[in-house]
Amino acid sequence: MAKESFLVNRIKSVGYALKGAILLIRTEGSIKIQVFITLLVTAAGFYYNISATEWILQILAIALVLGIEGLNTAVEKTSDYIQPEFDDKIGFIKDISAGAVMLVSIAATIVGLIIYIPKIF
Ligand SMILES: Nc1ncnc2c1ncn2[C@@H]1O[C@H](COP(=O)(O)OP(=O)(O)OP(=O)(O)O)[C@@H](O)[C@H]1O
Repeated sequence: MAKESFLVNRIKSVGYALKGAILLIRTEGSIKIQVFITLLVTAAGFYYNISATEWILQILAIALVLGIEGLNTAVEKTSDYIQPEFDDKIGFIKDISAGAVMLVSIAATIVGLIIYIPKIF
């Protein structure tokens, strides 16, 4: 079989990544809430006419939360696959992974408050 070109492989990788993002949004409860918040703050961004810098910070904050949530889901799925039984080490790994989501979520919330509190009040 002929070796596929670099370009074909890259296009396939983008396809797999897109499939993964859709799967994540369709199957994970927590990411659904985060996507809802994303839509809400995007609408707020237009409503309050936030600056280019504020858009950049908002987009980075959103991307960070969604990206880390995706990796957290991957850690949970991998953990469940390699150890379906209750296991303290798996619990530790999952807790750390969930902790990473919490840290970026707190930072993103603070960014949102800094942007919108002066505009709302
Ligand atoms: N196999 C396990 N062994 C030990 N503790 C576990 C195990 N599975 C889950 N836990 C504990 O339960 C917590 C929640 O794990 P779980 O995989 O259900 O994630 P979740 O936060 O409910 O994610 P989601 O709602 O996205 O499925 C973990 O952080 C961990 O403390």
